[in-house]
Order: sequence, then C-alpha cells, then structure tokens
Amino acid sequence: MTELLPVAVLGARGRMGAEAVRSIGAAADLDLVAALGRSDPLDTLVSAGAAVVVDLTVPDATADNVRFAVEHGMHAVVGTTGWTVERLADLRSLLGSTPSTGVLIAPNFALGSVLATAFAATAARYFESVEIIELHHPDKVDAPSGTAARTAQLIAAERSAAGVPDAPDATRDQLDGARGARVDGVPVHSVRLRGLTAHQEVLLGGPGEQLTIRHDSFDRASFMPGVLLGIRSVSHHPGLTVGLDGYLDLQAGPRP
Ligand SMILES: NC(=O)C1=CN([C@@H]2O[C@H](COP(=O)(O)OP(=O)(O)OC[C@H]3O[C@@H](n4cnc5c(N)ncnc54)[C@H](OP(=O)(O)O)[C@@H]3O)[C@@H](O)[C@H]2O)C=CC1
Ligand SMILES: O=C(O)C1=N[C@H](C(=O)O)C[C@H](O)C1
Repeated sequence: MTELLPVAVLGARGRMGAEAVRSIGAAADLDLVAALGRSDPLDTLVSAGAAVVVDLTVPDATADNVRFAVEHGMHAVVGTTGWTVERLADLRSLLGSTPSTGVLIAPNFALGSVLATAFAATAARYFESVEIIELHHPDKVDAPSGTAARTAQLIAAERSAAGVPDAPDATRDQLDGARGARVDGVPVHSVRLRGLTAHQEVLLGGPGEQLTIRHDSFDRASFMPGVLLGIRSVSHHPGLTVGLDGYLDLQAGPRP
C-alpha cells in the first residue's frame, strides 16, 4: 500500500483554510494530520508528524509559521500574502541551511490567475501603458492583493529587460491615491466590494488599442487544484519557489 502524505493546515478555520481542509480530506493520497487555528501551538505540527504544512493565515503570522516549519524539517506551501522582498530574502537564507526542504510561496493558486499573470507580463513588453485593477471581497485585510503585487513586479521586470520606457502620465494635480499605489512603478488600484471573491484586470494600452487581461475567481474552489499540486510537488522542489508557475510548464509546444 502507498503511504499517505501527512499534511497540516494553519488557518484551518478561515475562508481558504476550511476549503483546503475539505480538499485535503477528500484526496486519497493525503492524510490531514492537523488543522490549526490561531490559538493552537505550532508544536502540534511536530507531534502530528506533518511532512507538509499549508499556511493560509495572515500576513503578520505567516513568516514565523514558515520559519517554524522549515526549522523542524517540514516543507511549506504558502498562500498567505505579505511576503515582502525582505521576508523572502530571510527565508532564502534560512533555507540555505536546510537544502532539501522546499517552500512554495504562491500569491495565487488558481491556474487561470497564474496564466493571466504570465500573459500580462509578456504583453507588457509591447504596450506603452499598463495598469492593474484588483477587486476583492471587503473582508480582505491587505491591499494591494498579493497577486497584484506579484503581477506588477513581473510586469516591471519584463519591461525593464525589454527596455520599455516608463508609461507616460501627465498627472500633476491629484488627490492622494487617485492614481493608485505604485508597485515597482506599475499603478495598482484596489477595489473592495461585497459580493466579490477575487478578480484582477491588467489594462494594457497602445496607440489606438487596448488589451485587457482579466481573471475571475468566483469561488475558492478555484484555488484547490493549485493547493493540492503544491502539496504533492513541494518536496520535489527544494529551496524557495515563488509562484505556482514554478511548478508548471507554461512554455508553448511546437508550432503546427
Ligand atoms: N494564494 C492564494 O491563492 C490565496 C491566498 N489567499 C490569502 O490567504 C490568506 C488567508 O485568507 P482567508 O482565508 O480569506 O482569510 P481568513 O481571515 O478567512 O482566515 C485567516 C485565518 O488565519 C488565522 N489567523 C489569524 N491570525 C493569526 C495568527 N496571528 N496566527 C495564526 N493564524 C492566524 C485565523 O484563525 P482563527 O480562525 O483561529 O481566528 C483565520 O482562520 C490571506 O493572506 C489571503 O490573501 C486567499 C485566497 C487565495
Ligand atoms: O484574500 C483573498 O481572498 C485572496 N488573496 C490572494 C491575494 O491577495 O492575491 C489571492 C486571491 O486574490 C484571493
């Protein structure tokens, strides 16, 4: 009989955590050994024998949770936002001392979102202007979304590598925030609206044309295939991987 993979969820009673608990419980190859809330001690991860820890908590807690997992020889699959450049650098250095441990930080587990971000980054080389609008439910504690921040970083990197000049913007007079927040120079606008789940539009403008790349998660079920892929794959990817695309082959096949 094949051994089941022991998995623990942090933030297990949250919106994402509860969905992940259901999906892991329904997976024949996974064994949910712990489902922790904020007041449960992290030592439970050790006594439960977790091999993979899934973190779906809050930006203030996630870095300490992942540190604990790595220091105790567990792989981590992280959907929580709040991973600044500094936090990622600290994690990379921690992982340097445990070379066989894998950590996936996935700003978005939905396949469509991962693809939309990749398409947007490619398209951004060819358009004069680019702006991001992210739209979420009003119970979200962070803005801009982790997905929007990651999309902006990838767009900025592509534009810089391709030598695209800064997008023109004649605004001289504005109310604070009217032009959004800047992430690596890319304007990001955050909408919080009851009824929404998780949505993003990347607007790309050139002379006489616009390309809009939009992704909608209508339900948190959209994130679950990515969560399961992360859990099953993380031990095969030692070190830090940022973005589920690191576990996917997004290259197009041969042309007909
Ligand atoms: N990567 C992706 O695809 C996705 C990522 N997310 C991200 O996942 C995170 C969780 O989102 P969501 O489920 O909507 O949020 P919720 O607020 O519904 O859940 C957060 C959970 O975190 C727990 N928590 C709160 N504070 C702490 C703490 N100090 N230490 C440990 N646990 C804590 C809470 O536990 P308790 O119940 O005990 O209070 C709660 O259950 C967010 O960062 C969100 O942006 C969300 C959707 C998709
Ligand atoms: O809080 C959410 O809901 C989501 N958070 C992630 C983010 O900030 O990008 C992923 C998704 O957008 C849903």
